[in-house]
Amino acid sequence: MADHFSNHRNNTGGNLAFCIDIIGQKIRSRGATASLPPGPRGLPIVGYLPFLMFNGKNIPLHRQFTHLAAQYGPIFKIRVGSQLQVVVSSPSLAKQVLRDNESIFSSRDLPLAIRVWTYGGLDLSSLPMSQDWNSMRKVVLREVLSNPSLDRCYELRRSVVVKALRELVRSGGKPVGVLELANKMVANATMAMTWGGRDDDGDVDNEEARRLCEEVMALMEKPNVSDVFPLLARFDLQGIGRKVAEVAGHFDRIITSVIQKRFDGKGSLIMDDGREMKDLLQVLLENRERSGAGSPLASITQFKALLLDITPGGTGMVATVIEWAMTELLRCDKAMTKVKRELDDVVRLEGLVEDHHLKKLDYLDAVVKETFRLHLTVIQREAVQPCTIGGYAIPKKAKVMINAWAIHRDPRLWEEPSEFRPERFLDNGRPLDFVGSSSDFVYIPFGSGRRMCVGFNLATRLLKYVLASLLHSFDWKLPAGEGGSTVDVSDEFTLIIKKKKPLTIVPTPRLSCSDLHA
Ligand code: HEM
Repeated sequence: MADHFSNHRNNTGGNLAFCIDIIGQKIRSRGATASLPPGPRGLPIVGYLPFLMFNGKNIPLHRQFTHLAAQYGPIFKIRVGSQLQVVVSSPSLAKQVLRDNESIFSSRDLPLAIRVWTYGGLDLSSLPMSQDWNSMRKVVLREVLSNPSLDRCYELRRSVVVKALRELVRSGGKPVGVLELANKMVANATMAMTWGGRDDDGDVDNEEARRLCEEVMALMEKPNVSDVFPLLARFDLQGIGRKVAEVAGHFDRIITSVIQKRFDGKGSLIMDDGREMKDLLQVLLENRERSGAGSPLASITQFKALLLDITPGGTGMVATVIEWAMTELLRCDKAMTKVKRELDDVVRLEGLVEDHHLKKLDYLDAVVKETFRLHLTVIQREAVQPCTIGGYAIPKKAKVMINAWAIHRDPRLWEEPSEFRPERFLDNGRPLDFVGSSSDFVYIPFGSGRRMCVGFNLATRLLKYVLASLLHSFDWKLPAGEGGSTVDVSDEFTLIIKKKKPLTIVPTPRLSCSDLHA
């Protein structure tokens, strides 16, 4: 079976299109002054906004961008309110943005809701590239979210996941909303790892913290007029900034009290079976203490902003991908059978999935990668100075969007791109990892370069652990009357690409081990 990579290289039509694209870029770059990329005309003041919002067919943004790219080419511009947006949809242009000019596209446009939530844009994702950003990123990558650190807090996430599995057993085969379940498992596991809190006996009211995170995510997903007309931001016409500030105030009280308890020596490390487990907060605090006053984390507000990158961070994204993976597996019997057979071989029916099994689950890994390929989103950067991309001028402050969704479904790059075929990640002489540059920017689920996602390690480990646990512990069926091919796959664009209609399925326990029936 041809893999996507050799397909990418052998596809003559695709290569021809790329050559034409590159020759075009070269010719344009010889011109004296580069012009702005082509693009549809909009209306005065509002630009192209009404066409994006009220197109009569409710087409989500990533799909509209893909249609526009078919018309105007792999780089086009649109004006949305007072903002110039440039959308790129080819690996070579993604490389120019994410790698060749990474110091120019090193910033992100900050929507009002995110600015308010992150103490004015102090978290890693919002900060411009700077010495402080660099030091914090290193701490997060090398210490907080490194593999050894995630190993040390395994028991914390395990206890949450096992508890949720037991609750599902007790629920006696009632239909379950997968996104809701995954959100709860992922958010509780992330909070447990971050500050050791547990639903029942922890230092923190995790239920309340989770509710607040969901509330703020819902506010962030709302289109906000302040973001397309920054001059209007101070009036906060829809009241989104005010509502986020309220939720942020409650959440701030929770994390301030967690941190204060640690400073006071209370609520410290979790001891279990005589073993010491370090949660991620403890790792951060130890680093802060070691680095002293010179550390960017010396400021308590900065410290709290960094915590927000982890909890809630990308937890919503992880849960959404779990829902997509379940959806695809229910639509594809062959893949479902294969993934379950692998789980039976590696984990065996006597026990639950454990962290150490994950490395041996190659097919599950391919299922996750294929789900990322099909259902991921748009990567957003901002130009901090003018530059040229693909031979076109990109002005300072232009918002550049890389339509990863379109690249991941480009028929010139992927064989039968709309098909869910995890095998494409296995039949490959050179398996793709999650780092965009190693795939020539054909596959970029976590972005690339110095601003690539710092949470990819946590995200992939947690995602695989929760998904494998759900698949191994239960058989999942659609409610009576629904067949696999009828599962709805329509999507919508919010901050991420979500399933439009939530997936509801019925679990039947398949393991008899005591862990599940305790
Ligand atoms: C399925 C899960 C996830 C996906 C698909 C994802 C994807 C991404 C993408 C595409 C970017 C932008 C990269 C770029 O601009 O090149 C990003 C940035 C980021 N992600 Fe994730 N992410 C996920 C989970 C997480 C988690 C769990 C965390 C936290 C623990 C996290 C923390 C961050 C941070 C802090 C940044 C900004 C990094 C910087 O600018 O230096 N993400 N993520």
